Amino acid sequence: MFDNLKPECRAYLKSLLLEWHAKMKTEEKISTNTSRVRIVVLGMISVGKSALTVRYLTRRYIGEYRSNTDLLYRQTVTINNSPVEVEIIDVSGETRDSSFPIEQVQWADGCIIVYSITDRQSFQYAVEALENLQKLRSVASVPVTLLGNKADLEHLREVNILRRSEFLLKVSVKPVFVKAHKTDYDLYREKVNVSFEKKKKHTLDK
Ligand SMILES: Nc1nc2c(ncn2[C@@H]2O[C@H](COP(=O)(O)OP(=O)(O)OP(=O)(O)O)[C@@H](O)[C@H]2O)c(=O)[nH]1
Repeated sequence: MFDNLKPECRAYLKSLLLEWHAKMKTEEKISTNTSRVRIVVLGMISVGKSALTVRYLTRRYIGEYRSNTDLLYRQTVTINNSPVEVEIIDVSGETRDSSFPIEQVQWADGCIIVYSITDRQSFQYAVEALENLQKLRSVASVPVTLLGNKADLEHLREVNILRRSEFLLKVSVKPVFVKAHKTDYDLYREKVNVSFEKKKKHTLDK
């Protein structure tokens, strides 16, 4: 069809076609792979995983969420002016002896580990979760946040930040403190956004 064109015109049209093709491929990658982000929330029973997640998704605080099964939340949110489907799996913490949720961690683009500052065991659980995560995937490769929830209950504090575990220092993970029952969802949102950006960059780099 381009046979009658001069060679320089043909070359120009070809370069336009190649450019268009590359652009389409990039857009296809963005639409199929990067408009979704998956977050796994880990932590012992009753530390406030559901309260924080529901607070982030609905801006509301809902007190009772006892559940002994994993909960999957799916919602479209706006990140950098674009709609992004956020999937959050809130892994049932049950007891300290629960096995580590390998599948859920491998599925996720970001990980939020929650403990309660009023429960020493929950902190230990969180550190162990981080250690297990490190064995499975490097903490540097998956965005991880450690949230010390129930910071409003300072008078009941059992976890002393000054005695932070050696392991946390080694992997440079510092707990940040939140109060799910106040309006603390900024850190949660920040983590979801960072996980999305990292996933997007990783997909485009491939
Ligand atoms: N004071 C206070 N209570 C909180 C806070 N966050 C959660 N709670 C309470 O802690 C309890 C447990 O909260 P959930 O959100 O159900 O905890 P969870 O980790 O999802 O628990 P499971 O789903 O059973 O593993 C509830 O009674 C919440 O109201 C907080 O920041 N401050």
